[in-house]
Amino acid sequence: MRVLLTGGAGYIGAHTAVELVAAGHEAVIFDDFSCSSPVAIGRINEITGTTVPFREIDVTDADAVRAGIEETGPFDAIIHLAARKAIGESVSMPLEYYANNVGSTLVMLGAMRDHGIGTFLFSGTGTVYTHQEDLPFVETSRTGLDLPNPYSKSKRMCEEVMRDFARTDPDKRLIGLRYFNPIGAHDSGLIGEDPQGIPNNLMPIVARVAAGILPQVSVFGRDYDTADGTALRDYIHVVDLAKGHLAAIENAEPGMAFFNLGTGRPSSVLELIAAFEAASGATVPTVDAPRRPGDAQATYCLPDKAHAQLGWAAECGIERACRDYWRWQERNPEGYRSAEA
Ligand SMILES: NC(=O)c1ccc[n+]([C@@H]2O[C@H](COP(=O)([O-])OP(=O)(O)OC[C@H]3O[C@@H](n4cnc5c(N)ncnc54)[C@H](O)[C@@H]3O)[C@@H](O)[C@H]2O)c1
Ligand SMILES: O=c1ccn([C@@H]2O[C@H](COP(=O)(O)OP(=O)(O)O[C@H]3O[C@H](CO)[C@H](O)[C@H](O)[C@H]3O)[C@@H](O)[C@H]2O)c(=O)[nH]1
Repeated sequence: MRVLLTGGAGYIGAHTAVELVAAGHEAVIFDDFSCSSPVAIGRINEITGTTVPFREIDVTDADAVRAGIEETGPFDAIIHLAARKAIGESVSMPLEYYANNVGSTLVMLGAMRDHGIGTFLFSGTGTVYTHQEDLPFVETSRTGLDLPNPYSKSKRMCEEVMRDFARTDPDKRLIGLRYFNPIGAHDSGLIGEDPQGIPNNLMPIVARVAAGILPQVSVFGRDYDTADGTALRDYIHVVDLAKGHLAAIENAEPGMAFFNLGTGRPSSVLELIAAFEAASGATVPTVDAPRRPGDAQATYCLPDKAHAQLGWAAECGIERACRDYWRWQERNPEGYRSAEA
């Protein structure tokens, strides 16, 4: 398939580009590098041994997207990953988050319609599930807009837009993936997560503590109702996640469908830290801290629908993901900036 990949220079996008090419698909990347580095494109090419075409395009700009597709198309599928994803920032900049995340999705769905593209895949999040009693989350678990931040709400809104759009053309394939917590990196150590500014997510913080860049990990909440008192998440290797995108565009049926992409095996904050210590051989000091506002006690899914309908299942555990993340961290202590310098 010829695939238009927005946000292809980002963490999940770069791994998806590599897997697309490895599977014999053709990828073209549209990215404005607002949250990523052009170095990622060179690294994708180095891994794949090809030149993946890219255009520096803001995908909220419908005219630029149209011109880019006329130049690089036609396409069989759009994988729309471009978005801003910093939860804290979304609270202080809600208008920018809705404009970028919802606006870009409207533009890319319009491009799907106007250019006769048959398949559209959207990257959503497992944080759209609203009721802890529904754990493990399945695709029919309760969702809503009663979510603690504009980022998650923007993702939920896009799902509803897609649902309405799907009704206008039953032949089109619209796929909403709901990711759980991506970690890990490509085993080459060439591409990985490159947070802009100070990281907020657990994995990049743990890796920086292991590398001696940060002094300690604050464990947000030791009083949860879990075996060790810390919160549970479904950590999925980013390469498994990337492969889920391929399975989805290759196998989804016409119409609108949502799929959880997770492992179904939750790990606690302390378990993830212990796995990272084992993988890196480094000590990761921790300090107890209060619960982080808006955090759920547990978020994990049952990924059976993706297995049954897409033939996909996660293969890696957190041990492998920690090893791969550590390799990326060691080789790129300042992310892609290590190569830019
Ligand atoms: N990483 C996670 O924990 C996670 C979890 C669930 C969902 N997601 C979603 O997955 C997608 C990819 O996430 P990621 O972790 O790779 O993030 P990322 O920040 O590494 O990548 C996002 C990419 O999109 C690009 N981008 C943003 N706005 C753009 C615009 N208007 N035009 C063109 N390019 C633009 C950025 O430059 C960047 O390259 C996002 O939609 C994100 O919301 C991520
Ligand atoms: O310094 C830290 C950072 C995080 N945590 C804890 O580690 C767990 C994971 O936190 P992350 O910030 O890494 O991830 P979240 O589960 O909060 O959210 C992430 O995963 C979601 C998917 O389920 C969304 O996609 C969201 O965008 C993404 O940030 C949470 O219990 C959190 O409280 C700590 O204890 N200390």
